[in-house]
Amino acid sequence: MADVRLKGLSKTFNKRLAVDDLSLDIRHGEFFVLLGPTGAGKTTTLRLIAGLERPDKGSVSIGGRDVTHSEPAERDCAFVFQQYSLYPHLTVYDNLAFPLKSPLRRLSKEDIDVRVREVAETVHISHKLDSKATQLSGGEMQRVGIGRALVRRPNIYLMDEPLSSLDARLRSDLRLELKRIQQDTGATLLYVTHDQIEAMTMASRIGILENGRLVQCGTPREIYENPASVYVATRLGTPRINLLPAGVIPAGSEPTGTSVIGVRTEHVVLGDPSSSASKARIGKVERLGDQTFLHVDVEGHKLVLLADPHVALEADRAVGLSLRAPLFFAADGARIHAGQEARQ
Ligand SMILES: Nc1ncnc2c1ncn2[C@@H]1O[C@H](COP(=O)(O)OP(=O)(O)OP(=O)(O)O)[C@@H](O)[C@H]1O
Repeated sequence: MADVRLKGLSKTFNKRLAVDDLSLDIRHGEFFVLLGPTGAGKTTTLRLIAGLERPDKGSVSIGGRDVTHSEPAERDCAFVFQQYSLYPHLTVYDNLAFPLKSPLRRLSKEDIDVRVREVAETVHISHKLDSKATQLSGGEMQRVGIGRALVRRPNIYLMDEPLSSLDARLRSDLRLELKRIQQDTGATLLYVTHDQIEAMTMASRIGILENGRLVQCGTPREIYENPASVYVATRLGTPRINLLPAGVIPAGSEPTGTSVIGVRTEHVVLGDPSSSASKARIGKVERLGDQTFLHVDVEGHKLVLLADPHVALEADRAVGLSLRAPLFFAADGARIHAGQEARQ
């Protein structure tokens, strides 16, 4: 396993910067998630690391070796794609064994057998080793796809939204499995997604991409609690952070230059209308089964908050609303910390 170092990496397609001066260190044994919306440059970053694209500027090092101009095979990265790319006519066993059969590897049949069975165990597919790939469910196919990457023990695993084509239940099962596999094997893993739950649940660290630029890097908790901008704050959290113009609800000591206040559920205290900072009205109570969203109208603005499903809240009720340590942002979207002023 190896660490990965990207320095000033840029890539342009048709005069559009897909990756813009990206520098990043991924540590040995880390589960690093690149999170960003569609077109942010996630796949291009992975392809630059794998050697499937050449950068216009910058460098890529893997395990301390500059591989910017090396061929993909010399970089020894295993790629797992969104769509499982199995050989349909082969059995699960042969699909797993395939990457080990290269003459360059010079592995004996016995060694291959041990390795295939070990990996099959890791991805919980041992019971299907003799089935043809076409006889598997989507989740099983993706597990074989992941197994096929694991079997090689490469320098680094690159995963491009490998769970996005699966249904919700399978996605959540495989999220846990991937995290377990990564922890058990100590693999260095770079995973790209636009799914904040995948990022929050699996990442050791998250990097947030905006138009090809890496705008913040940190643990899931750091990114959630301490976003550097409105853009980053809106990437994580369900329901999404509420953004209110400054002054709508008294927020205590607003730093000079505050233009927008970011309000998540944990920043709100609902109480008696007479003893709260603002008067509000409950709009819709949206029950989603495992979560209840509370829509609250305050001074002509709507907030969506997470509610305790056990508390009886009915629509159209008047409530009081106060803020507790919300997030402050300047007009350009940059975060302003309490006690600090906006950059001019
Ligand atoms: N081969 C290419 N030729 C031209 N433009 C490309 C090519 N590959 C990517 N792009 C452009 O580069 C930008 C970044 O694309 P990229 O696929 O890296 O984004 P992404 O974050 O992975 O998005 P998604 O989540 O939709 O896969 C986009 O504007 C895309 O259209």
